[in-house]
Amino acid sequence: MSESLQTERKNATFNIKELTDTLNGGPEETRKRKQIESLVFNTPAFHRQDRFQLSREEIYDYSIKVYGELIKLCKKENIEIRYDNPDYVRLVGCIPEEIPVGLHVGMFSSSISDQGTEEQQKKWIPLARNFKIFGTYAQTELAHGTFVRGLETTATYDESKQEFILNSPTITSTKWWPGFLGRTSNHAVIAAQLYTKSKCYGIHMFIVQLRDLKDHKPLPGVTIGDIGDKFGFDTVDNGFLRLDNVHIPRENMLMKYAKVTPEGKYLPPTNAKVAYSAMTLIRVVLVRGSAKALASASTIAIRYSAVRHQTETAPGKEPQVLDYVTQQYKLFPQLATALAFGFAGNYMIDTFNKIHSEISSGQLDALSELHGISSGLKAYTTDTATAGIEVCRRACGGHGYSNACGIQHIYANVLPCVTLEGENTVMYLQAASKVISTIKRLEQLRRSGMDQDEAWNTAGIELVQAAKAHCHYFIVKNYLRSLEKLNMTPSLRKVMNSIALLYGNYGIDENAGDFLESGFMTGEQLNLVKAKILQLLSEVRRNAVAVVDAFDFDDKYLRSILGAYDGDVYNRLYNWAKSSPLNKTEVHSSYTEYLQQLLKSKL
Ligand SMILES: CCCCCCC/C=C/C(=O)SCCNC(=O)CCNC(=O)[C@H](O)C(C)(C)COP(=O)(O)OP(=O)(O)OC[C@H]1O[C@@H](n2cnc3c(N)ncnc32)[C@H](O)[C@@H]1OP(=O)(O)O
Ligand SMILES: Cc1cc2nc3c(=O)[nH]c(=O)nc-3n(C[C@H](O)[C@H](O)[C@H](O)COP(=O)(O)OP(=O)(O)OC[C@H]3O[C@@H](n4cnc5c(N)ncnc54)[C@H](O)[C@@H]3O)c2cc1C
Repeated sequence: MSESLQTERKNATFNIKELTDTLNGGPEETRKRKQIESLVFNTPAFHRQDRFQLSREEIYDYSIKVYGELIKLCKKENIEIRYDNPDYVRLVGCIPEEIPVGLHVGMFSSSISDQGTEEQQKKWIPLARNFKIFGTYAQTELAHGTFVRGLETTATYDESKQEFILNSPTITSTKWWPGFLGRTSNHAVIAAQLYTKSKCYGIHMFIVQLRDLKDHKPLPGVTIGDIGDKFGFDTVDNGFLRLDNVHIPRENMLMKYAKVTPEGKYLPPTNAKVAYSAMTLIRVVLVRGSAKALASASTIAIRYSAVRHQTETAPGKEPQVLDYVTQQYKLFPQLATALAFGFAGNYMIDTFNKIHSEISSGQLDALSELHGISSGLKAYTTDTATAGIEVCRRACGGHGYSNACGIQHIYANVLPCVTLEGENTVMYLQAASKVISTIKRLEQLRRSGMDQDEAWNTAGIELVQAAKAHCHYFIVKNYLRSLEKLNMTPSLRKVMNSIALLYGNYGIDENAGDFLESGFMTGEQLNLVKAKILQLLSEVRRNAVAVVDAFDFDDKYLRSILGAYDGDVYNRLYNWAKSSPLNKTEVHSSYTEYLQQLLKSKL
C-alpha cells in the first residue's frame, strides 16, 4: 500500500462508507450492489489480463464469451435480464466492456415491450428474455442517422399475402452502425418507411429475422456484415444490412400505437413520436453512464496524483502533484461534475420511470417534455464527461499516455456517446426551444422576413448555447436540491457542500463571458468567484482521495495500474511492461529479419 494513499485516507474528515451508502441509496443498496458485483469479480471469464493485447477478432470472440457467461450467471443467480431490474443493472454495470446484451435488452427488447401489442409481447419477449433469439435495433442508414424521417428502407404492405416486404432501395438506405448487427444478432427491430395502398405513413418499427436459428446463416434476401475497425467499442460488431425484398408477417409490425389492418388500412397513433421511445430510454441511461465514466477517470487521476511526487519545491521536498493548485483545478471540478451528473442521472431515471408508466397506460402528454430534457441532458453530460475524462488522462502526465493508465478505455467507450443515440448538436436543439431568450431571437429573425427553417438555422449557434446553459442550470439546481434531501452527518455534509459550491462556481468561471454579457454579474463579482474557487480547492484537497474511494470502484472494474486502490504504481507498471508480448524474447525477430542486414549493408 502506498504510504501517500494511506496518509490521505487517514487525514479524511468524513466517513467514507457513509458517502458510499449515500451515493448508493443506503447501506442495504450498497450491500446488494457489492454482493452482485462480487459475482462478476469472482468469475475469471470476465477478466482477461491480456485483453488489451488481443486482435479485433479475438476481442469480439471474447465479448461473445462474456455474453454467454453473463447469461449463464443471470440464470444461475435467478437475475431477470431486464433494463428495469436493479440487480441486472448492477451486474451489467460492473462489466467494463460493451457487450451484446446491452442492445438486445436496452433497445431490441424494450422496443417490443414499449411498442408491441399484448400478443406481440407474449410471443417475442419470452424468446428475447430467454435468449432464444439475439436482437438489435437497426435504424441508422449509410446516409441518414440524425434525420429519422429521411430514412429510406421501405416496408410495403401486400394485403394479398398479409405481409410486409422490407427493402433497401438504394446503397444509401443500407442499415449502417447498429450494434451487434454484423455477426451476432439473428433478429432486429428495423425502422422503415411504411407503405400501404401506395401511400407512405412514415417511420415505423418492424421485427425482422436476419439469420437462420439453426446455423446462423443470413436468410434469403439478407446481406449482412461488420462495418470494420472503429475508434473504440472494439468488442462491438457494429454492422451493415441490406434487405432485398424480405417478406415478414403483418404481425411483425410493432402495433401497440399505429396499426395496419389485414385489409391494409392504416390506423394512426395518437403521437407518432412514440415510435422513438427506445432512443429516449438509452439517452436517459447515458446520463448516468457519463457520471460513472467521469467518476472512474477522476478516481484514477486523483489517486495517481496523490501517489506521484514531482519537482522540488524546497530542498529535498518533492510534493505530491495533487498539492499543485493547477492539478487541483484540473481534477476537483471533474470530481464535482461526476457527482452532479450522478444526481442528474438519478433524476432522469426517476422521471423516465414515472413518465414511462404514464405512456404505457396510453397517456402521451409528457412524451415531448421527456424527449426535450433527456435529449438535452444526454448531450450535455456526454459532451462534458468526454472532455473531463481527457483532462483526467492528461493530468497523469507520461504514464497517462500508457494503456496501463486505464483512462483510454473509459474515454474510447464514452466518446461515441456524443454521437450515438442522437448527435449532440441535434439533441441540444431538442431542449433549446424551451429557452425564452432564444425564442425572442427567433421572433426577431422572423420579423426580419426569414421563414421558420431559415430563422432556426441562423439562430442555431445561440440555440445550442441556450440549451447548454439550460442543462447546466438544471444540473446545478438538481445537485443542490438532491444534497438538501439527503441525510448526512455534519462532517460529510460539509465536504459535499464544498464540492457542490466548487461545481457551481467553476461553472460560472468557465462561462464568465455569458454572465458578463447578460449583465447577471460584474467583473468584480467574477473576481470573487475566482477567489472562492481557490478557497474551495483547498477545502476539497484534504478529502479528494477519500471521496473517490467512496465511489467504491473495484480494481477489476477500473483496470488501471495508475489508479489501483493500493497505489503500488511503479512495481505494477514495470511488471506490466515486462509482460508485453513485444518483450517475449530477448531479441525481437525483426533484428535478424531487417536490422542485421541494415547494419551489414554499405549504405
Ligand atoms: C445500454 C444499451 C447500450 C446501447 C448502446 C447505444 C447504441 C446506439 C443506438 C443508436 O444510436 S439508435 C439511433 C439513434 N438515432 C437518433 O438518435 C436519431 C436522432 N434524431 C431524432 O431523434 C429525430 O430525427 C429528431 C432530431 C428528434 C427529429 O425528429 P423528427 O424529425 O421526427 O421530429 P419533428 O418532425 O421535427 O418533430 C419534432 C417534434 O417531435 C418531438 N419528438 C422528436 N423526437 C421525440 C422523441 N424521441 N420522443 C418524443 N417526442 C419526440 C419533438 O419534441 C417535437 O415535438 P413538438 O416540440 O413539436 O411538440
Ligand atoms: C458507436 C456507435 C454505435 C451506434 N449504434 C447504433 C445502433 O445500435 N443503432 C442505430 O440505429 N444507430 C447506431 N448508431 C448510429 C448513430 O445513432 C448515428 O451516427 C447518430 O444518430 C448520428 O447520426 P449521423 O451519423 O447521421 O450524423 P449526422 O447527422 O450526419 O452528423 C454530422 C454533422 O451534421 C450535423 N447536423 C446534422 N443534422 C443537423 C441539424 N438538423 N442541425 C444542425 N446540425 C446538424 C451534426 O451536428 C454533425 O455535426 C451508432 C453510432 C455509433 C458511433
